[in-house]
Amino acid sequence: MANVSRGALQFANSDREILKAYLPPKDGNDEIQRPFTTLTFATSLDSSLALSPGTQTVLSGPQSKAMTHYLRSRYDAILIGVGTAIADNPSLNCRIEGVGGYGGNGLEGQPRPIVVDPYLRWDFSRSTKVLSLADEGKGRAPFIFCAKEPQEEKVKLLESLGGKFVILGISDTGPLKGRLDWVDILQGLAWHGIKSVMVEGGGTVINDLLRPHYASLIDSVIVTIAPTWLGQGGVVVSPPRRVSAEGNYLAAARLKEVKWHPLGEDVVLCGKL
Ligand SMILES: NC(=O)C1=CN([C@@H]2O[C@H](COP(=O)(O)OP(=O)(O)OC[C@H]3O[C@@H](n4cnc5c(N)ncnc54)[C@H](O)[C@@H]3O)[C@@H](O)[C@H]2O)C=CC1
Ligand SMILES: Nc1nc(O)c(N)c(N[C@@H]2O[C@H](COP(=O)(O)O)[C@@H](O)[C@H]2O)n1
Repeated sequence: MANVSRGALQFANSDREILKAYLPPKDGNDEIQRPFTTLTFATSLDSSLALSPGTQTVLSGPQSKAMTHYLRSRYDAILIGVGTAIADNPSLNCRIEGVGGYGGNGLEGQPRPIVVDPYLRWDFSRSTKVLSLADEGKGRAPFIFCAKEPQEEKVKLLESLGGKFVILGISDTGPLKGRLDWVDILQGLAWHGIKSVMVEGGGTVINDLLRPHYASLIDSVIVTIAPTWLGQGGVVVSPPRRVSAEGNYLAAARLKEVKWHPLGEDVVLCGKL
């Protein structure tokens, strides 16, 4: 095939069409309180994201992987928890043919990686994948959302590549004790000019955001389901169930406006909360 950059992925126009209703508007409003937010991850038939918390597990086949990269080109930012940053050493860039670094101009189409790391557990260096890709002009350097003052040397490294630390207040009482509130995280993203964010994981982050308390923050959900059971002990997507006023158990969450779309051996499920 002519004019295709080495290693770049392709995602068919016909498959793009099915996702349209679940993606951020192309001409978003500048005056936003929070970004358009999509939860998107790959899961097994037993709702596992990975074989164990510290393990990266390939679930998506080639076509759904290309879909994830197409999604990455449609969002301003891609967010993960620090557990994923440590376990996966991910690239968090977009490798679709035609985006910046893969045949396109500058960094056009490359999302901003966001890592939620309140206590600065992620010990990154210039050779950490996401930073080295930023260095090579194949992705953006991350913004790290934290709750404590970072080391000067880490600030310098991150800022030299175009990234930054964003310090937010942490709750010291109530159900959010020791955690960052997602309302603050999303407002912080909007404040830093991010109008759309795709949240990839991991389990802790997705289970948190699927709680009814945060449903109004989520605009869409796009899940790749792979035809495999990972078995017990994995990182499972299973938010806490609800209890009615009468004390009966209720489903934690259910999608509406649902579409199922087969992609290779996987199926992609799109919906709204
Ligand atoms: N199949 C898939 O699509 C994906 C799979 N994964 C897998 O998930 C696993 C990692 O998942 P987890 O261990 O659950 O880690 P995680 O990536 O969800 O990160 C959890 C950590 O992030 C921080 N955090 C998240 N939300 C916070 C909040 N509101 N306030 C304060 N801190 C917060 C905390 O330090 C917490 O311990 C890895 O094995 C990875 O490979 C991750 C992303 C996508
Ligand atoms: N879509 C999807 N399918 C899988 O099978 C996965 N394991 C993941 N994981 C997520 O993608 C990140 C890795 O991205 P790079 O290829 O390194 O850019 C990983 O950290 C998870 O967030 N996703």
